[in-house]
Amino acid sequence: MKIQKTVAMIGAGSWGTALSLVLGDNGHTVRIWGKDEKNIAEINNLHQNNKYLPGITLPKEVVGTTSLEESVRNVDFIILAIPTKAMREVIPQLLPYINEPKTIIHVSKGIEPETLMRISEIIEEEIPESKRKSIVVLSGPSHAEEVSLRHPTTVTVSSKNMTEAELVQDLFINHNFRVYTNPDLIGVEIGGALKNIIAVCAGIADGLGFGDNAKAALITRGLAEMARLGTRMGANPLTFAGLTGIGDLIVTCTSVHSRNWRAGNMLGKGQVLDEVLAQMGMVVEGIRTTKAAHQLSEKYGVTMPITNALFQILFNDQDAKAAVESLMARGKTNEMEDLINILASQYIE
Ligand SMILES: NC(=O)c1ccc[n+]([C@@H]2O[C@H](COP(=O)([O-])OP(=O)(O)OC[C@H]3O[C@@H](n4cnc5c(N)ncnc54)[C@H](O)[C@@H]3O)[C@@H](O)[C@H]2O)c1
Ligand SMILES: O=P(O)(O)OC[C@H](O)CO
Repeated sequence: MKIQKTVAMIGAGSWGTALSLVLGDNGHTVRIWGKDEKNIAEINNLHQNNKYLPGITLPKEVVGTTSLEESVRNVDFIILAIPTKAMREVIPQLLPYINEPKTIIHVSKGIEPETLMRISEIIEEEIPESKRKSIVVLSGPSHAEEVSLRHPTTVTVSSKNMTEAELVQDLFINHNFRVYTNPDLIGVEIGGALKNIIAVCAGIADGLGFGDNAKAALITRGLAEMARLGTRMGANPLTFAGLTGIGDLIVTCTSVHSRNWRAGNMLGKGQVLDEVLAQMGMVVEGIRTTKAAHQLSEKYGVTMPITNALFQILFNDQDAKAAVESLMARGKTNEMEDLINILASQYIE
């Protein structure tokens, strides 16, 4: 029997809603905040969020509000389930209502292109120490659409404070939603963010009509460049073999649920970026993260050919087919040497 908690879920999009369902199933009270009054009224009157998760009925424990003050009043945990881009806009609006140190959980997957910060670093900057106990990230292979159907799902939580991470593990874990812990905060956040880039590429490859060989190449060599950058930033290379590395790459590169894959697929079929983003209506984190990762690869002197190819397609109007041709025409590489170099890289903990 779980001890019942009260949780503020900041963000009533797909992921905030699906995670609210998990917490509601566990008997916790969730006050889910969103700006859209119609959307919130629907959650309260029909127990549904049809814009983001059509046909799903939410537990009665999930209550919607458009008031940030009401959402965070006397809660045990505050969860940020908004796009990376919205963090610096929403957090300052929350601050006046955080009256004592809280555990802040974030479930987003991105890197800020302007500062090259991970999300926990943005939160550290935006929330004064007096208002936070710890920052915990929840990440891993998990599409909202399947979580809300209560299909088996596994995720990982990480934090600088692993006692707090274990509390978050207890908060979420149930027989459909298995939560692991991993102390490698950098690796968990970097894996979750960078896999979005590779998923956009996988969508482009499918849009161009390529097959499973190309997908397998993108997943495997994409993982190598994620690990190459991640380890240079201080991550443990083993994290990339786990749920927030290869696990999340598999789910995002192979699923029609993926917003990143879908955006890439439209690009591969010839649509232009602005048109694709307008059509999506949901966050595609891989686009801004490509900008960030491209800069990080230069900052750390790490070779990231797939990320670079996507950067050229997205921001320098390179033709997608020509980008694939240049990737395939690169100089020869010894795969084993590359993998050994990743393992021997800058892991410092
Ligand atoms: N959808 C998933 O399956 C899933 C799974 C794991 C992680 N994530 C991550 O969770 C984060 C949120 O993704 P999502 O899929 O829920 O996105 P979404 O587009 O479905 O919903 C985003 C929500 O944030 C709100 N929002 C956006 N900008 C805002 C702003 N400036 N101020 C206030 N509210 C704002 C939107 O109104 C919407 O309610 C992303 O970082 C994503 O990578 C998503
Ligand atoms: O739908 P996507 O591409 O944003 O991916 C969602 C999750 O990150 C999958 O784990």
